Amino acid sequence: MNRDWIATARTLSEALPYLQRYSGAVVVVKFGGNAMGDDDAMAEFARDIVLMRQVGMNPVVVHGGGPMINEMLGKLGIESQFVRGKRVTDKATVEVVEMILSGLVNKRIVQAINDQGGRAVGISGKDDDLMVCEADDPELGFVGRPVEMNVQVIRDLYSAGIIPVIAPVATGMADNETFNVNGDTAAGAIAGALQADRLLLLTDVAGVKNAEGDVITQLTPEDVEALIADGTIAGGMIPKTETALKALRDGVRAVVIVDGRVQNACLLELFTEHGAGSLIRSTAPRVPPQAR
Ligand SMILES: Nc1ncnc2c1ncn2[C@@H]1O[C@H](COP(=O)(O)OP(=O)(O)O)[C@@H](O)[C@H]1O
Ligand SMILES: CC(=O)N[C@@H](CCC(=O)OP(=O)(O)O)C(=O)O
Repeated sequence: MNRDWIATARTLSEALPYLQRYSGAVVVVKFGGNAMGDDDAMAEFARDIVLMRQVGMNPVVVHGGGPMINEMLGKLGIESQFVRGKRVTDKATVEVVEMILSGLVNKRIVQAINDQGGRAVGISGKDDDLMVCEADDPELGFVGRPVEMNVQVIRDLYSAGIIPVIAPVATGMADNETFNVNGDTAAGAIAGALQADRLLLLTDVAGVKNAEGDVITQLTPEDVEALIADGTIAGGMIPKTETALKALRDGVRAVVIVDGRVQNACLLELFTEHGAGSLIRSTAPRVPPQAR
C-alpha cells in the first residue's frame, strides 16, 4: 500500500473531532494584502475556504489590500503615509482605496473562490449599511472606526450557502461619506458583531514575535498589552493585535494571527493540533478538542 495514501487517510481520520467541533461555526478570516501572493497562493487560500464551507463551517472573508493601494497611489503620484499602522487618508486617497479594495482586490478573491467551486459574493462595508463609521482620529483623515454594525446581511449570505467576501470600506453617519477602514479593524468588528467562534488574521509573518524575534505561539491579552507598551509590537502588528483584544472583549472565542505563507494555513490551524501562528485568548492552552 502506498505510504502517502495511508498518511492521507490518517490525516482525514485525525481531523474528525475538529470537523465535529467546527460544524456550523462562524469563522472570520482576514486575508491581508501581504498574504495574498501570486495566483497559485490565491487559489490555495480559496480552496481552503471552499473546503471549510464544504465541511459545514460558515467562513466569512474580510480582506485587506494595502500593497495594491500603494501601487495605484504610486502610479497616480499620490503620496501616502502611515501612523500607528493606519494610512493617513485624504479625499483623493479614499477614492483610490475604494476603487482598489471594492473593485480589483474584492473581485479577485471572489473569482478565486468561485473557481474552486464555492459560491462567493463580494460586498463592502457599505452594502446594507454593514459597517457604519466615525472618523477614527482627525490626524488620519477619512479613516473609519466602526460604530454601528448591521451583520444580518452576512448571516443571510452564509445561511444561503454563500461565502461573503468583504472589502473594508465603510459608510459614515453623514450623507455621502466614505471611510477607509484598516482590514484588521474591519475583520475584528465583523467577528465581534457575529460573535464568531474564531477570527483568523492571515499575514506574512510567522506570528507575533518577542524582542528576540522568536514567535510566541500563545498569548493572553495582558501579554499583548505589555508587548505594545514596550514597543516590541510595532507597525502593522499594532492594529492587528489591538483588533484581537477588542474582538475577544466583544465575545469572539479566540483570535489567531496566522502565517498566510504556510501552505494550507487555515486548515492547519483549524483541523490539526498544530497551529500556524500566535493564538490569543484569555486563558486555556491549545489542546485537542476532545480534551476541552
Ligand atoms: N512583534 C512583532 N511581531 C511580528 N510582526 C511585527 C511585530 N512588530 C511589527 N511587526 C510588523 O507587522 C507586520 C504585519 O502587519 P501588516 O504589514 O499590516 O500585515 P498585513 O498586510 O498582512 O495586514 C509584519 O510584517 C512586521 O513587519
Ligand atoms: C486605514 C487603513 O490603513 N486602511 C488600509 C486598508 C487596507 C488594509 O488594511 O490592507 P492590509 O490588510 O493588506 O494591510 C490601507 O489603506 O492600507
